[in-house]
Amino acid sequence: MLEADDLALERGGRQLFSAISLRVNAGELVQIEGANGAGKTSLLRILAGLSRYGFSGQVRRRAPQLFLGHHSAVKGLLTPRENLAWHVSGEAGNSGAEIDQALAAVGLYGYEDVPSHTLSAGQHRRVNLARLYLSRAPLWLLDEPFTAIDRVGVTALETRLAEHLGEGGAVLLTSHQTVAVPHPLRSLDLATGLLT
Ligand SMILES: Nc1ncnc2c1ncn2[C@@H]1O[C@H](COP(=O)(O)OP(=O)(O)OP(=O)(O)O)[C@@H](O)[C@H]1O
Repeated sequence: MLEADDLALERGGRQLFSAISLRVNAGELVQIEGANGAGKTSLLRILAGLSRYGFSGQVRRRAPQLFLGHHSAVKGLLTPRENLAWHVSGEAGNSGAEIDQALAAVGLYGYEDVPSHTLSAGQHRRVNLARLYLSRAPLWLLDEPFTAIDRVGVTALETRLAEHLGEGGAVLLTSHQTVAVPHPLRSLDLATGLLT
């Protein structure tokens, strides 16, 4: 679903990474690993097509994608329901009932109509994660999806990832934590470029 060859990125006079090549196939999860500042977010944005300059190498995406950034794209003045309606209007076009089901799936039942700025950090993140229950894109690129999520939420997210992989989807994510899914899982070490 996604192929990248010989990617390299220099920022502020520093070589963040080089010689990064990878393939992500249907049913596979690839975790990008590296220290703080190693360039994981930068790489994910390049793979998503969100950074067009300043890097070398080639990226080919062969399927529609969903990109969820580390910095939440949830508007504080809008409610969770309104935020999701806005996001899906340009993508899957889900119904109001589907949006409410997605919010319930991430534990936000009862919070559908409050201004999002009144939510906790973890609840704020969950509004974003609700998009994983609405998107029809086969290729998911997720930047630190577990950040600020409690243990029950982590398990629910792993279950959702497993469902997606079981349906033939693919996931590429950055995370500092071990991800538990019963599917092929590979790690890309940014420091060495090794995919294991
Ligand atoms: N727009 C930018 N201009 C200049 N430097 C940048 C820019 N974006 C990122 N950087 C720098 O690139 C480096 C890598 O950042 P990046 O966010 O990709 O790292 P990361 O591996 O995701 O880190 P973390 O684990 O802390 O989230 C950092 O040193 C950062 O300051």
